[in-house]
Amino acid sequence: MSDFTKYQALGNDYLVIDPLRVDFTATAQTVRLLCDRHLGVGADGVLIGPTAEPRPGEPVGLRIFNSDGSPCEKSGNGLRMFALYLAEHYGAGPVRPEEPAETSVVLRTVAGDSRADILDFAEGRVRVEMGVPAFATDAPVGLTAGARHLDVIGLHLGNPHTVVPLDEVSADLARELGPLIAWHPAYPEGTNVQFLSVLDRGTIRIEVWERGAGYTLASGSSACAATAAAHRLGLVGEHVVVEMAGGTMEVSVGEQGEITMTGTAEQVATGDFSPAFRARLGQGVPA
Ligand SMILES: N[C@@H](CCC[C@H](N)C(=O)O)C(=O)O
Repeated sequence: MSDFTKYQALGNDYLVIDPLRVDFTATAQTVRLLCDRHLGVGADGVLIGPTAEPRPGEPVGLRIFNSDGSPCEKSGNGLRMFALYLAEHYGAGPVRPEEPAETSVVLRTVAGDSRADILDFAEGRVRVEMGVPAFATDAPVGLTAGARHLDVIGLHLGNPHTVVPLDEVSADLARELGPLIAWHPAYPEGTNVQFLSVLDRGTIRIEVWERGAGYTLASGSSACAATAAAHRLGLVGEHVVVEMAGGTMEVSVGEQGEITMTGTAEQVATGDFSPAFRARLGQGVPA
């Protein structure tokens, strides 16, 4: 059994560490070192799970960390990756990779339960029910970031998001304004930030600045938050393709406002920590 398994979803990458199979204590320090792209393995975050032996029909727990070592409540891409991890490593327990069309599992994070269905195991295509967003206000509110006065929409989808609708968006803009908004005094717990441009009623483009991870090529919960905000503003219909720097994802808004996302994820690598790195992680070297 490897120490870690690395996944990516549209360029948003996470390491899965399985506490049932690997002795690893997650702290802000160990997660930061693991995610460091120069000193560690490198990732936007870490998924620690399953937190208990998976049992058929029961939710499977996981803990999620950002690359800066902070814990986070939810990650849309992370949930898709973790559903694949369970299918690949626990097979016929909670999920059944031999019957991909029927493979499903309920994933439990501190944000609650999310049902994940593996629609196509070979393609890594997974659908996740992300819940109903809670909007902070009915209409956009003004926010000053640097020299810019912006109208933003705040919402919670298990984790916090702030959507900034604009005519055009770019990675440079996200890198410039993202950190100012993510840690703006208006958001004491920080926020993930989506710069949103509506291309037509079925397509949006977003650039993402993640709380705890910075600029990322894609974010599942961000895609859902931006779609929910655009839908609330009446700018898009119920089914939306979300374009991000790392690729596209589909997001749907249900009759009660419930958000469902569908997208791909893939395993990139498995690996073992060297004894020296394990010692630097402070985890001790296995005998
Ligand atoms: N990449 C994620 C979002 C991860 C959580 C976020 N950085 C937070 O602190 O809430 C996704 O795919 O949703």
